[in-house]
Amino acid sequence: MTREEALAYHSGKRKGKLSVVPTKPCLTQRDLSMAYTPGVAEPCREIAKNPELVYEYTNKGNLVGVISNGTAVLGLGNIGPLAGKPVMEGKGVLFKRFADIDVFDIEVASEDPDEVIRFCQLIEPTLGGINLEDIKAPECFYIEETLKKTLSIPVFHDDQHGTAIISGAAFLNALEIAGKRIDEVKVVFCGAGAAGIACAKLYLALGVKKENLILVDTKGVVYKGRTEGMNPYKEEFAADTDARTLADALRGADAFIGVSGPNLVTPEMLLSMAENPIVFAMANPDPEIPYEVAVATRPDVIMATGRSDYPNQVNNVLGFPFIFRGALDVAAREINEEMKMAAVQALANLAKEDVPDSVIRAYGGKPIKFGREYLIPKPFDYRVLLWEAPAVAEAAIRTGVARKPFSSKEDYVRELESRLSRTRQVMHFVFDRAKQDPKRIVFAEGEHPKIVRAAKVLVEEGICRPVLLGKKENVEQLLAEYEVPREKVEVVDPATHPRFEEYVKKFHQMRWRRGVAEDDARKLMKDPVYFGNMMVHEGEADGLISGLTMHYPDTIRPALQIHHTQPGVTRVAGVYLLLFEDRMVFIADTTVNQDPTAEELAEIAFMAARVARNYFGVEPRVAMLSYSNFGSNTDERSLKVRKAVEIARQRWPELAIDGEMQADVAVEPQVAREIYPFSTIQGDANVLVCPDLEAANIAYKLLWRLGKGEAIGPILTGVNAAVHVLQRGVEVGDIVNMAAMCVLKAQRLQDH
Ligand SMILES: NC(=O)C1=CN([C@@H]2O[C@H](COP(=O)(O)OP(=O)(O)OC[C@H]3O[C@@H](n4cnc5c(N)ncnc54)[C@H](OP(=O)(O)O)[C@@H]3O)[C@@H](O)[C@H]2O)C=CC1
Ligand SMILES: CC(=O)C(=O)O
Ligand SMILES: [Mg+2]
Repeated sequence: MTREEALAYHSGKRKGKLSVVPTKPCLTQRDLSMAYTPGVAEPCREIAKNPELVYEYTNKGNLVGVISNGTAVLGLGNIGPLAGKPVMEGKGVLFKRFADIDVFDIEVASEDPDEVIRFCQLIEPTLGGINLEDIKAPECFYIEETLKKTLSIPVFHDDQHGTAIISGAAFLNALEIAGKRIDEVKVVFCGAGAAGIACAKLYLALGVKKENLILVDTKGVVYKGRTEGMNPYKEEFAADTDARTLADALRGADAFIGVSGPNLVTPEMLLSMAENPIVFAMANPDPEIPYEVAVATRPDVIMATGRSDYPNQVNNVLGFPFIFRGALDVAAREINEEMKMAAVQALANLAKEDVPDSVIRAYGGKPIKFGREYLIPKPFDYRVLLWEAPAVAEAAIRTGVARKPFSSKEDYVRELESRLSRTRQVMHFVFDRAKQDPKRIVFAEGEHPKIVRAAKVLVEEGICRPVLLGKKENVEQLLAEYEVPREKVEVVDPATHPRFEEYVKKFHQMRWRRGVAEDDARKLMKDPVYFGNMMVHEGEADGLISGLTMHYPDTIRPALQIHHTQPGVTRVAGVYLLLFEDRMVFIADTTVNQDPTAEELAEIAFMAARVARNYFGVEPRVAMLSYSNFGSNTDERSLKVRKAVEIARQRWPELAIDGEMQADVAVEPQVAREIYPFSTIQGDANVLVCPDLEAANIAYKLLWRLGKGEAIGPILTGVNAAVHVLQRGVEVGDIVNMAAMCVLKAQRLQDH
């Protein structure tokens, strides 16, 4: 990134990084009278009667003020409120991006702590919380302490506690990697300001001994008896030591915690530290020692910086969005020590969990595993929200500061998930039903790490009992590597399976009139997809998942040869579910039938409707799409679709279906109401059946990419067994989703 690029990023047509977006429609006269006068008077009257209702009728509960006077902006020093504004806007971006919290960045033109306090007190009605930012020490301590005492919304000085929490979590993990005990290590803090003092306090609470802790500032070591540049906050940590300089303090030290300024640690100082030295050089944007210099000087260093372009970004971005999310969601009156400690533990523990593919991809695709280069979760790891916010909220409830405690942590995590992804919200419906009666699902590609990682999630969630096909030693090795609970997974090697020959014979008998000799059958049965399908056929497993490393047709073919299609249908088809902010639609057939006949199209409509109802609990309303509306064209292609509607109505009279119709008539109520009032579908279609594969494929891809939808699928329907096919190369999460759907089908084959 160059200076020019950074400046261009902040400028552009729309200046800066934030904007205000209305959350209610304001298009019509009626909208206007609701958004503004006279309608707006109603919530005003309600809040006047009951102030708590401000959380119901305004955005207060999700609005944080990022407030700064610009006296300690990053490591740039006192550059003033105006120059600090890009940082405050940046914090707003992160609040929104990571935790869906809205922010007003508020820069205050005063260095007088009492004025800043008074200002915050006066704007309390606007805000759900206050994030103090980049206010220098020692004034920041007085400001925060006073506001905490006088306001009834959470107040949190990010540079103090955010930094302390994140570095505390990374410190616990670094000690584990260094093999050192917290009550024995010598820790040097460089910087005795907002971040330094707060880190020192938290490290003591974590178990560092006060006598093993030394603070250094611009005047050198903060020692007992020093008078120059002191304040009561530093005094508390004044050390009984002969060390006077940073170099003195670092000699033999186990850890360096830098929250001061650029380039203060020399290679010589680093060389004088104990073995496996922990170096958190967190000054921004330039650390106390450059990353490259540190790792070149000490190969055994356990190194972190505050920046995103090196391993181990120890930065308060991992804290403030999630801590406020948890605090706001339970309407916490404050953010107390227990809540901070809960955040430390959540982050430290999460770093030891398997990292999802989406996170690995966001960070360049290299494997990420707990160790020297991965002490702490990555900011783009969506799980940080799901771990940290609930931990904080739970601690708020436990300590009695939550005004709106949740009744179930599980439900709260779900609510958070739906903020992150509509797919997760929808899939929970599927997961819940799968868990009620988990089935044995065989995975043809059991030697693939993604399958093993999916198996881990599946057993931990109780969705199914995975049966992994593959060479025993290969699968066992992966199971051990990913720490999958071994007793909950079966491993089957087709080559040594006692029923292998029996399967060969049975398959031979199924296919001998299709030219399959016994030897051919034996060869095919060595293919785990054929073998897995036979296991399902023979009741040794309830369902099958395959396709991660194969072409789609190669995985469907064995399933059809062994299980055929379901009674009443002659085809299989693929259905995609597309999720938008306020709507979901199923599109078919996106994967199998190139140019279906009217009969086939009717079957596709029926099967897609069944997917909607039986997997996702959506009452299907089917639109049969074309480029004409109800006979406006009479060519072969329009007629085919119209005939399909007639067939479907005859065969499945209970199905809400109409057509042929154009896509806008299917999804836009106004068009249908005005021109086609007779139609069963009044712009409320949720199952869209396209006339052929080309149309379906183009439609779903355009909707997905341009409509900013999320996609689940393709969901295979029509096979007379619980068999589901993965798209090549999909992620662990997609495998888990498909396996859950497979369980549902195995539970009630006839319904899916
Ligand atoms: N990675 C992260 O998440 C975060 C990083 N930081 C970084 O920490 C640094 C300090 O921020 P903050 O605590 O808010 O600021 P403050 O102004 O409150 O404190 C700065 C401290 O650093 C000391 N200091 C400055 N220069 C030197 C030096 N050359 N040698 C020794 N000590 C020095 C100051 O000493 P004195 O007391 O003598 O003036 C003071 O104690 C910044 O670089 C900031 O970017 C801060 C928050 C989060
Ligand atoms: C990260 C941050 O808040 C700082 O450097 O000040
Ligand atoms: Mg800051």
